[in-house]
Amino acid sequence: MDILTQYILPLAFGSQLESNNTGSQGNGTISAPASPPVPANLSSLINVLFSFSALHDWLKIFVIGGFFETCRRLLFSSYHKIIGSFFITAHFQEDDSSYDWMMVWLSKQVSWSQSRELQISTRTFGLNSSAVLLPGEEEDADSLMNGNRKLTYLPSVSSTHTVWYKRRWMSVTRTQKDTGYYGRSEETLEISIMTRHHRILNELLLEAKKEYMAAQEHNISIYVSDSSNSWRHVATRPKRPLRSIVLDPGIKDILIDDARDFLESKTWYAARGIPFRRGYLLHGAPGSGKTSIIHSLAGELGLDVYIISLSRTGLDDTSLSELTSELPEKCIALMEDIDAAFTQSLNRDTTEGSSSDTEPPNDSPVTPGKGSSQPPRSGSRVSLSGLLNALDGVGAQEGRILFATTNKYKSLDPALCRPGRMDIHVEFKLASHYQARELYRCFYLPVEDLDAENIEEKGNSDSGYASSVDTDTDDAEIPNTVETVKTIVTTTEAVTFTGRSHRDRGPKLSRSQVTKLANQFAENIPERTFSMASLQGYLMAYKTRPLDAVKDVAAWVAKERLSNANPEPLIAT
Ligand SMILES: Nc1ncnc2c1ncn2[C@@H]1O[C@H](COP(=O)(O)OP(=O)(O)OP(=O)(O)O)[C@@H](O)[C@H]1O
Repeated sequence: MDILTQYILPLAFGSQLESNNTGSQGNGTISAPASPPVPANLSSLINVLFSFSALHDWLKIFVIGGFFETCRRLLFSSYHKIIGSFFITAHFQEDDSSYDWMMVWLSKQVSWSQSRELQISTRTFGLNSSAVLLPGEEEDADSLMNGNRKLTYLPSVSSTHTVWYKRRWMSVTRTQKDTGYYGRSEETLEISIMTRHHRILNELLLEAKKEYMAAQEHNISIYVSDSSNSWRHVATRPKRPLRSIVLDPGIKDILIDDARDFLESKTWYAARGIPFRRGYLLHGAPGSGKTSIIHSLAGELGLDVYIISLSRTGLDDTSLSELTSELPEKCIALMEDIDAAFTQSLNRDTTEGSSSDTEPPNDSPVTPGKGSSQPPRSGSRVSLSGLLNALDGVGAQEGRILFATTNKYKSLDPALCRPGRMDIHVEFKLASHYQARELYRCFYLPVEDLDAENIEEKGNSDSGYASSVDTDTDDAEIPNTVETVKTIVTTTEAVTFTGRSHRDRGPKLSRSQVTKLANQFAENIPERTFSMASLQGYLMAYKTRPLDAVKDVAAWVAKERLSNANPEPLIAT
């Protein structure tokens, strides 16, 4: 109070008091201007504040304040510790698969439908459909509502929700924070279960994982590396049946048997000290099924696909090696167009070496590792030695299967192709008669198989047109002449066209009719001239017209040959 009256009040009102005093002296009196009181008061205030007795008071305030603050903190931390000792808390990061498992599990909990605050989302968390549909949505099978993206309930962000799990209280908190990277935000999920045993948490995790895997049974997951060099789930694709890929006899067997054998041989490799890795190099003509067979094998082996794009901006040797070391233990790592990373131009049709590169090294479809002495030209931030190290350096992941594809087999460095890096080399050639025939049979299923396929399709989403390739030889007479084709065409033309889907609208053909037409189609396709992709493109134009597909194929072949012989000049823009 003394300080207030003596120093602070004069400091605040000093000038006013001073002027009042001056005014009260009356008119006509000349007085010398009063000396300003503020500096005097201020300096005395500072003196008092820093005098010994004041410091003593300050000290007391600090000690007492500090004591209470420490008590408060101790109280809170022990409260949190005591409460925390009854809970187990698990954190899930958005870029980790376990986050997807938990989110799908959470979306399946019916308690959300009763919640008063929730997020409505069309996110699928790597599954092709939402885990839980909004009530009523599933009944709308034929309506416009039945789009690919279904609505589902999720716990809302930045608020805590409670769920009961096995009679245990559980709190769920979703938070979103800015990564500071191109405005991207990242989510974390925190689950606290009221239990003192990890058993409950483990049960929850396994349940979520199992449910997710069951929903994933008919799909494969595709991952790519993002700009921050971590693996990110980008797509889920339905498994493609292996039988829908038509290759020359034996090739599929070699690939699938070898890959299966590898996956089961971990101890064999460990006992011999051989790195547990396998590499396959698929090379040959564009559109011959290299990518498709990898997709199909991934489904067959139940592995996810991790795409390593060597020409991705920002990828260098260090980040490539980091990426490969972060691959999961069992997966397919896919490097498409492996030659492109080491050529100056990404254009596959550069004249240099293009003709010889697509030529096979020898006639065998499966050949030992062999490369040219032509050194790779650097046009990428990934160097050849960086790639070699990433493939089998000390940091390279064990258990992975590497698939690399190229259209320029001969331009690859021998070091890249050597066994240990690329153990099996498979050549994919242009379509043979056999492949053309089987492709036709894939397209036009005999009436006996259509019913089976319709049933299968209801439970399983097939990626392609094909679901069955019957390789059994048919005893029916095989037509050889154009005249015979005409007969088939005219005899089956009377068949009625019914149904809604293109398969239903097509004429109903018996197995022997399909075989005859397939043979005739194949005979009109010159051996090793067209890619399977181009044959598929041709047949796509005749989805419901198998007879016309055979009738018109000779004309199509002639036209294609002509346009291949006289390619249209590129118009510079
Ligand atoms: N052997 C095949 N059997 C069935 N379909 C095939 C076959 N080859 C190619 N196709 C079809 O052609 C299309 C392209 O095939 P894919 O991408 O697998 O060829 P690719 O050899 O990987 O071509 P690229 O070298 O240009 O990448 C796909 O839609 C696929 O269905």
